[in-house]
Amino acid sequence: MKTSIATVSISGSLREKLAAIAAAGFDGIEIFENDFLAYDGSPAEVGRMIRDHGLEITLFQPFRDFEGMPEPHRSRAFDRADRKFDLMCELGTDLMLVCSNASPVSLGGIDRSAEDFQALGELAAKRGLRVGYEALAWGRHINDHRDAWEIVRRASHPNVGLILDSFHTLARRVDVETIRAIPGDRIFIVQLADAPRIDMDLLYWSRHFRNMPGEGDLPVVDFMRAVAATGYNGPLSLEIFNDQFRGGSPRSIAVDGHRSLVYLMDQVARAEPDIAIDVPALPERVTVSGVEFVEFAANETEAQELTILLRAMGFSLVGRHKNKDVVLFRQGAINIVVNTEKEGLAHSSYLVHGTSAYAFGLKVEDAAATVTRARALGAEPFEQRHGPNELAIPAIRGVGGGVIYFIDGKSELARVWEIEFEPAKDVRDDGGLMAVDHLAQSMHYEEMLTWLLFYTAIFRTRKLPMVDVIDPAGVVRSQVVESEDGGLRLTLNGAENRRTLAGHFIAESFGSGVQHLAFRSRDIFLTADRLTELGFNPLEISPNYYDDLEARLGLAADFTNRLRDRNILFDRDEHGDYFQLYSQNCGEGFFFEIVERRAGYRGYGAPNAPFRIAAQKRTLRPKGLPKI
Ligand SMILES: O=C(O)c1ccc(O)c(O)c1
Ligand SMILES: [Mg+2]
Repeated sequence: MKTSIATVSISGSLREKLAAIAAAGFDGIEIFENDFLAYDGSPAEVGRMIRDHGLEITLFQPFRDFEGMPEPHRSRAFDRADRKFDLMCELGTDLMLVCSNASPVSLGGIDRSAEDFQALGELAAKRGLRVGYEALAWGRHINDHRDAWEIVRRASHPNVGLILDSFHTLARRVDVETIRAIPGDRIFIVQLADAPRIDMDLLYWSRHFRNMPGEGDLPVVDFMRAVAATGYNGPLSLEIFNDQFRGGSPRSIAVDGHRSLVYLMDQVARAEPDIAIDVPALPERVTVSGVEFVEFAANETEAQELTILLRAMGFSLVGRHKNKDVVLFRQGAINIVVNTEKEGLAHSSYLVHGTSAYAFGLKVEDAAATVTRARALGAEPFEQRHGPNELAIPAIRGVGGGVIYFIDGKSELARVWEIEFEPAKDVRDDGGLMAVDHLAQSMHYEEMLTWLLFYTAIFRTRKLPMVDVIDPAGVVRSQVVESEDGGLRLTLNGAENRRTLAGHFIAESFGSGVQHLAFRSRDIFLTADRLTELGFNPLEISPNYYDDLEARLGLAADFTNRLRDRNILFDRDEHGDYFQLYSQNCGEGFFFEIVERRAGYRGYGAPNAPFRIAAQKRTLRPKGLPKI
């Protein structure tokens, strides 16, 4: 698989773009003419700089408004092409993209256009160059790859081929199966982009909202399966016009791009087992059966405050690490590790972010294979020195810099608690909490797609539609990533500004990460009552909320009273009921949530989020964990 990316897809100067693209592992770039024009070096220097980065120029583009022109426009178009061919020779690339004519002056006519391409092919052939024709979704006469292919076919010149771009085909909902009939060797390059499904003008949608395959809603896998069926084996080139990416981090956008191509082709290879596809073999997407543990990094004082809160939620201290300042709290299947070591990643994480849930462990079938897949998708492995009685737990770095560990039942890993921890004698309590229901991570809105792609590419998960959550200080966009059976449930919260609760957390804890942890209760009312006895101080919800709830869902007054008395929030979907109880904020906006799902409720209580956030903001304290 030969990977390529258009220079328009990422931000920075040409030099910065090249460095980021090369570091992410791409083989080539499409050079956008404007990137070259804005650079103050000669074409030969630019070509050399690109090759010095180990990259080839897969395409020079775009060449506009060429075919089907009346005179004198036609002659001028040929003169322009000739000049660009000179430039391409100096740059060192042999393929030019001609996009379908959008000019009101153009005449159309399939044979007229085919003749123009035949002549352009002749001109290109003299220099050993090739031209590819792409149908823009908003082309004046040609806006469908089937018509572009007909022109290429009639031009009947070996130096003239077709360029496919998933965006143009999918945006117009052209049947991708029509691609299967095109000979692969007549397709000169394939451009790939996804996009969120938004009903808007095609040109505006294309120029501002494209994103990496897998980040949007278009069936790019189906498009690529059809391309693979043609035998096409040339570069797969990302061409992503996106306002956010233009202002984003070149390095991280380039990494996302490479990851999106590996993931795309992995899906294509699995869906088309009979087609030989040149992709590296990697383990399948990983099924997560649950969250085995969550680990906090803290200093001693804050660890004590966290301990008080954990005990008030019914957790008991069950183990002390044999070699480290690390303790284990447990309740049901929930393991909470509190790490107060003075070295290692936990400590540096504490120094940077303060007390935080910097790591979590996921239960998978094969921990080593999980890391293999994640690495193939560009994730960074994480290894830390380990002493006697310590296991080398397979792990990777998450997007925000935290650690994701993997525990399987195949190996010693299943016995990690016995091997690494000494049992602790402690009163055993129980608040009726059974398991981790979900982890909520907060990040800047611009980073959301990076997190989304990371999780969906590595793990067998799906994304739910984005929900807007109204915070008194702005909108927070919330996106769920979950596995079919709920073994892994993540909510990603993208903050638009730092005055929202999520934005405050990111700003004050110096980075994105786990902002809240939700535990699943067997019976929320019993849990609430038991926790009150243990000294738990719930987040207080406005009485107005309960009046509305009763009216909105037609609830019985005594039921609403039971909710109100305990500060429990309630939601209902077509499957069942959902109950939520929140802790007060800890420090800079971290908090715990306790939920109960009844009769297969699928959601996350999104309708309640604005009221919960408003309550949290009323109590947001300047520093420290809550006093209970
Ligand atoms: O938006 C455009 O004009 C444009 C140009 C070249 C392309 O390859 C493309 O897909 C779009
Ligand atoms: Mg294109």
